[in-house]
Amino acid sequence: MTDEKPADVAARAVRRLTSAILSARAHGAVDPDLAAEISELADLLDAEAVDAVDCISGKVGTHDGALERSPVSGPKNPVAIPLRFELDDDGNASAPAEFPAQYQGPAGFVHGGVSGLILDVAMAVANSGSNRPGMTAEMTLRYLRPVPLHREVTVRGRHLRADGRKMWARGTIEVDGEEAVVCDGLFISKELSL
Ligand SMILES: CCCCCCCCCCCC(=O)SCCNC(=O)CCNC(=O)[C@H](O)C(C)(C)COP(=O)(O)OP(=O)(O)OC[C@H]1O[C@@H](n2cnc3c(N)ncnc32)[C@H](O)[C@@H]1OP(=O)(O)O
Repeated sequence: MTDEKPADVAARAVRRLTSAILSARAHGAVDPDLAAEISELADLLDAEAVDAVDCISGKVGTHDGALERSPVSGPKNPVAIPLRFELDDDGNASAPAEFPAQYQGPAGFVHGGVSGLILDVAMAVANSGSNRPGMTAEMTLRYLRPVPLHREVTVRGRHLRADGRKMWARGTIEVDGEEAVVCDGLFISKELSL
């Protein structure tokens, strides 16, 4: 028996579906009956969905619930890998990551925008781990080498310093221990009302 929640199980299945639809063997060609079956399942779930605005405004669930729906680390979000960040004693965040086909940019490699998305969250997690949560104001990305799909890489986030409401952080994606993408971010602390 697993204690995995049904929504997490469903999200994981949708991730696999997405990857399978895009897989080289399928070449994008899906059996029409199967496609109809998948659409029917989507209709069924859609009929059960609560109002989308309530969902994102936090009326449904909690802030923790919002993290569970994160497009990077949310187990309930089929778009997420999902990454599981760990914090060390200094508040540095790290997570292993293996990107499947749906994150492809250049053939065989991760899309640069996806790397930016991942690093934004890695830095945000590190800022939060240092008790300095904030909103992203600016990000500068340097792409040093391509990040391969289907291979384990390491994502890191580090809070660097703070000055008043401003915080600086750095995020990296490492391939075989070498920096492939480096992101410098400026974050601004802000009270958010949902
Ligand atoms: C385990 C837990 C995990 C937790 C994990 C959580 C993960 C999810 C989080 C992911 C992160 C995101 O995606 S966040 C979403 C993406 N970001 C956003 O939507 C932000 C949208 N922008 C804004 O809301 C706003 O522009 C802010 C908050 C950035 C700043 O507006 P403000 O609050 O009015 O502040 P303002 O007075 O203008 O500026 C304050 C100071 O910052 C400076 N400043 C402001 N913006 C900039 C800028 N772009 N570049 C340089 N400097 C800037 C100003 O010059 C000023 O400096 P001085 O004059 O004082 O020197």
